[in-house]
Amino acid sequence: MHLLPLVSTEQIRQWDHETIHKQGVPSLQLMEQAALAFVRAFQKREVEKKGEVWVFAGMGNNGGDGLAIARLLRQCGYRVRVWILKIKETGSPDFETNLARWQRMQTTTFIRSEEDFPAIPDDAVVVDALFGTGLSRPLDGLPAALVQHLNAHARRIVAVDVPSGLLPQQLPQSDSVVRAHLTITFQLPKLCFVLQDFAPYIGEWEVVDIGLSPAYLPVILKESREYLLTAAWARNTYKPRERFAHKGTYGHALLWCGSKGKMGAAILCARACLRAGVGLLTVHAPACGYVPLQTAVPEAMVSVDEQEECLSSLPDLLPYVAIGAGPGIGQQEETLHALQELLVRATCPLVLDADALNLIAAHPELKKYIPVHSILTPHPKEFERLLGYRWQHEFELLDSLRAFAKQHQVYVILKRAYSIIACPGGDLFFNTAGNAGLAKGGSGDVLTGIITALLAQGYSPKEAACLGVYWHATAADEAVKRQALSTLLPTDVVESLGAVSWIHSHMKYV
Ligand SMILES: NC(=O)C1=CN([C@@H]2O[C@H](COP(=O)(O)OP(=O)(O)OC[C@H]3O[C@@H](n4cnc5c(N)ncnc54)[C@H](OP(=O)(O)O)[C@@H]3O)[C@@H](O)[C@H]2O)[C@@H](O)CC1
Ligand SMILES: [K+]
Repeated sequence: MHLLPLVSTEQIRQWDHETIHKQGVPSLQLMEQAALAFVRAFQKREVEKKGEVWVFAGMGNNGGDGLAIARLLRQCGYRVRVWILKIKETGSPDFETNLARWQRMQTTTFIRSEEDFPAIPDDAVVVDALFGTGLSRPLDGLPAALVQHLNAHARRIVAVDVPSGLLPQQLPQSDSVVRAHLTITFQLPKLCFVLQDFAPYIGEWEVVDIGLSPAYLPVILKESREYLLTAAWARNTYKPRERFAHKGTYGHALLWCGSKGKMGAAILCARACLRAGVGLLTVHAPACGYVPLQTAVPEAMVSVDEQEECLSSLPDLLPYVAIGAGPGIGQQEETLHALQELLVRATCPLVLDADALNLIAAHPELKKYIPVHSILTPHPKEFERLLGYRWQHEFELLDSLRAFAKQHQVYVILKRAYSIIACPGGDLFFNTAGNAGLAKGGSGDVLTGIITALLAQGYSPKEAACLGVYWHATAADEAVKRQALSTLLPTDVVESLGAVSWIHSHMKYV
């Protein structure tokens, strides 16, 4: 297990309610725990205490959190000022209690109109505690104007739980949502945190445990259809090498890739496949690839195509338990026919990438031949070609991914920052590991090699797709410790596959 569900605000409010009413934890105590967890995370990030911390609080429980945070930060030695957006006579009970506690230590300033908006010093860190998950409609009037004021003048904003004005189930309306630099959120990440349309508002984000009752977590897990991949999950899923293993234990994979001028893709893919643990590897490549492959990847066997420059045929498919196809193949007519034959004849799930996907997109009649539970690894443009239309926003993208995976009974990996894996049953897995160094030609070839290797070793297609994405991304994070983002090469990612920290507990023989 150890997957993190990505929740809706409704789910988290329900969990909050269960903890208070069924487990008997007073709401005020929960607020104190939330504030403490926030402050611990804040202290690690905002070490500098030169400037003041300006807390802007609403009058609901998010504002109550803000006041408790203000008090705890003051006790930690920060210089703190509090501003309260006064839009009603009395706030929530826990807000009022925390207001009284704060006012015993220091005064507050109330904002009743735009004239009360303060000029924010450059070195102040703003804590945004105006509205949290209780927001029921987009902001307007004075609250919206205050949000715009903060966005325009605050140099650094740290949001409590969610940026104020954000409705996590709706696309953000740009001018009345806080644009946080950091969001410290409670208990579980919200689905919108992994969606690109929300990124400018959420900034970096961190989840803190506020002590909601673990007894309710299974209910959340059961309801969820969206999950975040984690190191704990990867560690649990990874199968350690067995002491009495031999090369046959870990499968024989076939990579069907390369063409003149693109043999590098085949080489990267093959190297990644071997590093990711396959027992035996054969690369079927055009004749021009024979010498480069034998030289650059001596561990792999090479099956030579009849054509000199592009793929036009298949080897006997019987020996192979997993097949990766597409990197560097080009879109020649001969290759198209051979691809169709591959789709029809393969008896195991395929990993389909790059020009294999482009050929299928250009010849949609091929879709029906894709073996069930194959793994498709399009980047957004390739997925758009496969779909035949462009999604308007992220929620539509999620729907499209789910629908495509279900219709064709395949796994779709949408490759991007925060890659998404869509499963035929409707589940979505999100990966937030990795870095912009992966934005370079060859990265996708490496991913195809890793996933093919995992399939060959007996991982299920779902495990192979998710673990492959996570391993690729964390290897890039490892590799970038010795490189700059701009200098990172896919080769470095391959070389770092064995260095990722989550794998290390499994490095020894069992
Ligand atoms: N979940 C957890 O586990 C825990 C959650 N905690 C915290 O509680 C937060 C949720 O608190 P919450 O429910 O009190 O709601 P919150 O976001 O403060 O706002 C409500 C206020 O806003 C108002 N309002 C609404 N829409 C509006 C609009 N468009 N324009 C103007 N006003 C609007 C609304 O007024 P109403 O509409 O009801 O008249 C009400 O006064 C959560 O994010 C987290 O920080 C922790 O303390 C402990 C554990
Ligand atoms: K907030």
